[in-house]
Amino acid sequence: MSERLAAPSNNAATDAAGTGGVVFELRDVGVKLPAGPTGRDILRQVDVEVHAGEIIGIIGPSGTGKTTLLRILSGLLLPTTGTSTLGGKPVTGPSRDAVTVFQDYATALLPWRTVAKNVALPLEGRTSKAERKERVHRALEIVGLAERAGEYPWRLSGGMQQRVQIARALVLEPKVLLMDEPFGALDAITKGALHDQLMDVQAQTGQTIIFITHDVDEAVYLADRVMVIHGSPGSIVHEVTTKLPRPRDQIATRDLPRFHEVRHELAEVLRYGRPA
Ligand SMILES: Nc1ncnc2c1ncn2[C@@H]1O[C@H](COP(=O)(O)OP(=O)(O)OP(=O)(O)O)[C@@H](O)[C@H]1O
Repeated sequence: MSERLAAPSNNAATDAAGTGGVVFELRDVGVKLPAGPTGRDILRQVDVEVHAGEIIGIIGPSGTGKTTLLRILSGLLLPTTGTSTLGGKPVTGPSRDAVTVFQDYATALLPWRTVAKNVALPLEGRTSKAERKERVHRALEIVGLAERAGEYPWRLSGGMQQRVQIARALVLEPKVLLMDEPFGALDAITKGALHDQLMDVQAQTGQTIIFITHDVDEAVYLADRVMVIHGSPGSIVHEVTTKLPRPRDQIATRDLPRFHEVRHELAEVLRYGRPA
């Protein structure tokens, strides 16, 4: 079963992020790049509503504007038209409430700093040393790397390095984790392990997670809702609520008829730009 986007909420101004209310609300967002009269329309009429604690997957063909949408959500880019709010407040720039994890963990981590010092980086100058130590330890525990705190990132596997990057985002205790193809560079087994770890993190922290992927199976396995961006300019042409039970299981969940149904529906939309 599929459904269109939820109707606009009229209580976004009072629903704070993290209370089960609306976290992100994009209304009629359009983006032209580069900014100015020579710009090209990249996104058009994008309406998105994300609720606290949801895991949202974004998929779509290459160049349709997925990263651009994530940049709008992170506040790194402002919409040309329309509005974007986080926790009911207009997004005017990057915020510690919505932190991005990138695909390229190797260049995201500083090789001359230990794992703990990499994770501590966003807190430097902002907290006492004692608080920093405590928060870094907690973030590393959540991703299962507390015992590797004193090592250098280049001595860890790719999957572990990506977990360090996730810990560095978690240390800020953001309301939303934005992830741009976070597992794209990893092998299938490491990817599967990280999927489950990410869902454990989400179950522990209640965080809202919005991720981009090119992998339909990954989107269905992880997400509560999957949005498809298509076209040029890109817009959200379809949305599916996965309705798969949690906790998910790499074998049992992927064997469910519902998993296959959702995957089929998304594959059709990716091919035709709409359900066949
Ligand atoms: N700063 C910019 N100036 C001009 N055009 C840009 C800029 N950033 C992105 N674009 C264009 O916007 C379009 C969408 O790019 P975006 O990276 O958002 O797509 P995507 O769906 O994430 O692609 P992919 O799946 O290949 O990563 C592309 O055509 C790209 O060339």
